[in-house]
Amino acid sequence: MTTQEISPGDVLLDIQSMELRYGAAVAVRDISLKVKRGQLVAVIGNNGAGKSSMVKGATGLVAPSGGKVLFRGADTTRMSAHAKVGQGLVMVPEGRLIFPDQSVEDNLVLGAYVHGGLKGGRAKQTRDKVLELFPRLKERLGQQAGSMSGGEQQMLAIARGLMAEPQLLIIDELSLGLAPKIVDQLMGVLSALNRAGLTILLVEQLASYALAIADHAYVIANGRVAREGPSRVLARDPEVMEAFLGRKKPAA
Ligand SMILES: Nc1ncnc2c1ncn2[C@@H]1O[C@H](COP(=O)(O)OP(=O)(O)OP(=O)(O)O)[C@@H](O)[C@H]1O
Repeated sequence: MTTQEISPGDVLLDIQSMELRYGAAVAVRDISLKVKRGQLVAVIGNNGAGKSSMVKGATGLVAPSGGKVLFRGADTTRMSAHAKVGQGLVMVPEGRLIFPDQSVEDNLVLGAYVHGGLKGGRAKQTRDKVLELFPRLKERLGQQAGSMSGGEQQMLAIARGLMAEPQLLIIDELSLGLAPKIVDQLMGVLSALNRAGLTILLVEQLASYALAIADHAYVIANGRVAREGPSRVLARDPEVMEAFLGRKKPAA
């Protein structure tokens, strides 16, 4: 599913001093962040901290007003979102944005559009691998996507992202509107995908879930990086815990 042309440890995504504005409003003030091949990196932070805006700047949906976005070593700051998908930078957006009136199968085909849909044998192979990961979707290929549960729709959004054969999969707010049990299941899927070699950037408000599966994490506040480090360390940082995990002291 992922191509192996880059050696382990290479930096896939390198955001350098990003600034992003909506008119006069500054959403991202100064964010620098790296994701190395093979990592699962979490970005946590409260509502309005600038996480989604950073992702939009990284994926080309909104042009940053300052700084650089390097992907696989090349400056992609001004590259379109579509071109970036072709390079392997794929996003599962906040709110999933699946096509509710289309079938599960059609939603998957749309994920492969960047490689010419399912016409090629390679895309069919990718589809089979993706459906192995999500047997629930395999059983529902003909079902209207909008009639599935929230958890199933999130599975479909991830599966559709995988159809584009990402080098890096960015997932914005996986947990949005989902019950804790479903969030747990989906986090398990992401962890398994990462162990199988997929590089993931997980942007998540539910910090404890994200820190539990990530190698490395960034805490965003007011459009800046407030903290950065190994997830294990951040999960025990009293300030991070108090601000995001609702606890006053590190767990014993
Ligand atoms: N299209 C927009 N136009 C103007 N301001 C925006 C726009 N989108 C976001 N903002 C503002 O930018 C700031 C950062 O928002 P952003 O959505 O990036 O934060 P976030 O950390 O992802 O929060 P959430 O988890 O609630 O989405 C907020 O103050 C928000 O109101």
